[in-house]
Amino acid sequence: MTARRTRLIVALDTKDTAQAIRWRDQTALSADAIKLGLEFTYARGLDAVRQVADGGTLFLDLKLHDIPNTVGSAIGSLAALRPAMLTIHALGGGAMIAAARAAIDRAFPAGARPLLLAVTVLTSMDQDALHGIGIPDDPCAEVLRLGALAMAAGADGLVCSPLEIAPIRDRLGAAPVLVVPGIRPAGAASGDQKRIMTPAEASRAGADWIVVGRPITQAADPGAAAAAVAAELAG
Ligand SMILES: O=c1ccn([C@@H]2O[C@H](COP(=O)(O)O)[C@@H](O)[C@H]2O)c(=O)[nH]1
Repeated sequence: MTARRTRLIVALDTKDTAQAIRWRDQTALSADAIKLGLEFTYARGLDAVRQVADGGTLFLDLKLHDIPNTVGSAIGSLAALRPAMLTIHALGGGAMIAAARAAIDRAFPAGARPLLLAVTVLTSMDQDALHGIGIPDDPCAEVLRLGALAMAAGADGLVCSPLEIAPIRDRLGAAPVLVVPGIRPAGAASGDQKRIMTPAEASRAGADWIVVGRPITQAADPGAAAAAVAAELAG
């Protein structure tokens, strides 16, 4: 059996195209992919996303969540960017996820289809936050419930916190591609993230990809910070 290698996605969360390109270049030797999300895309638009991605591996994290027809049509509008991964919210439900699956299969050529990733429970949410929106389960139970629903509706993988990796593998096996934010190297500030682990812990737990933003981009030397995370994953 070949060991799974955990790969690093660097989240380029900024409104500034030049800054995003600088971080992309500073971390290029260590990162396997870049992530562009709501902050950058709303500020700069899809042409700038294409410019920053520059043909590299792009995780386009727009977390689509709307009625099935709208989500399917929106995915069609993203096809020209050729992302490697796209996100939707699992809370949109089975019909929305199935519409996203169908749109990917329709709008992207075979061999160039992005992974459809369902965001389960945001890594910034703890049990109190879930209770606050009327969900009685603890985060892990809710991730498992939404994860099973999303995979049954056609998702390729899940976005979850590192704490849920092992329970997902137990329940859903090796098939879901697990993309894992909520990563904090030892000593790094957690900020708004609630369900966290270090890169090495997430890798040992079985993450396929980890997503790291501020611990790299806000470091004095983003290139060195990315190299340190990559070294943890390799070690
Ligand atoms: O549940 C989720 C889903 C997505 N994210 C995104 O990952 C990065 C994490 O950035 P840090 O600076 O390392 O906290 C960010 O772009 C989020 O939008 C997430 O954190 N949790």
